[in-house]
Amino acid sequence: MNDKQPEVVLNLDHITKSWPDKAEPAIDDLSLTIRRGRIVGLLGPNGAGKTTLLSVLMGLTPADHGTIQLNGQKLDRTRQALRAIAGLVPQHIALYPSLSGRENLAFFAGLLWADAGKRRAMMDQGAQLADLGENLDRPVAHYSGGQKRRLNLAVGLLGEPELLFLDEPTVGIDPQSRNFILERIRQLREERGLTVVYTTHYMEEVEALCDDVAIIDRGRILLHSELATALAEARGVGQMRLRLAGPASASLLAELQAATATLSTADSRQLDLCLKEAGAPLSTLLALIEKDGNRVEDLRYGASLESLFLSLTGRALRD
Ligand SMILES: Nc1ncnc2c1ncn2[C@@H]1O[C@H](COP(=O)(O)OP(=O)(O)OP(=O)(O)O)[C@@H](O)[C@H]1O
Repeated sequence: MNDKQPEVVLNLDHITKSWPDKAEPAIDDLSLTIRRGRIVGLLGPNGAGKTTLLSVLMGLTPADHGTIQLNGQKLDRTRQALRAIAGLVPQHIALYPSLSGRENLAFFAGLLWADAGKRRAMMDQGAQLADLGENLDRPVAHYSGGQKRRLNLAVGLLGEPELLFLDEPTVGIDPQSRNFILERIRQLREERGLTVVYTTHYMEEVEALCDDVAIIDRGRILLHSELATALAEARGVGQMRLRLAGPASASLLAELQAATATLSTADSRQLDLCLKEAGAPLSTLLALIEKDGNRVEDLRYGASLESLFLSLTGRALRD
């Protein structure tokens, strides 16, 4: 890692993206910073907008609004500067099934490196990382889900990225392969100082792997903090502190009071809520706040990451 480079690698500023024929935007005025050398878990249920966000970042689809800065420099719509230093491991396996693992590595390394020596070195590194043994020379069509995922990861690393985007890289694989992938990612960060954005809907992966967590739902970031902070705050079950952009109206306070067990206010903008046992989901509270023309600036929550997610979104992570 270059110490002279800014601490914030990526700065996403008010990104919005709608797909045609969809009533709601897939990404809704989303702002997020990614710090260098961190593994950031982007945690959200199916349809939350994780893949769309990575596609916008990599320039695979344009954003409707908003800007992205890489190392303090604004990116143009092609995202060329980002693509030059980033690797994407897509959610859907992007390999040629009729080619062997080795042939896939050779094909993708050939697209990236003109120098034959470098190409060979990167292929060897990829083969080592995927750890496929004799299967390396068998067609990918015969691989298990875990073997395909491992090769998919190795291909994503062939360009020696500084920044790695992983889109649900462990979906549908056995626990052993999952551990293998998590272990490799940890190792890459240790050895190369890689910055990783890891999308998942598995809470336990975030807890096991990530330094920071950003919870995404309906295209919005509901919480972004260091994992340790999120977990430490999770200890006082059912407690939530909201900081509003503007003073809460009397009618809003009454509605929030009705929706939660207790409500106290340090000042007209800071609200401490204790949820009822069954719990009004945070999405309900946010809707009340929005309806009142107000907005949440900051949110601290006390619960496990699992119940934290439930309360933030009103839904379970797993369908
Ligand atoms: N190419 C597309 N065309 C139209 N709508 C899309 C497209 N890609 C995603 N969407 C929609 O955008 C929303 C967000 O989807 P996205 O795939 O980004 O979420 P996700 O968090 O990655 O979910 P998953 O875990 O299921 O992949 C969904 O409503 C989805 O149907």
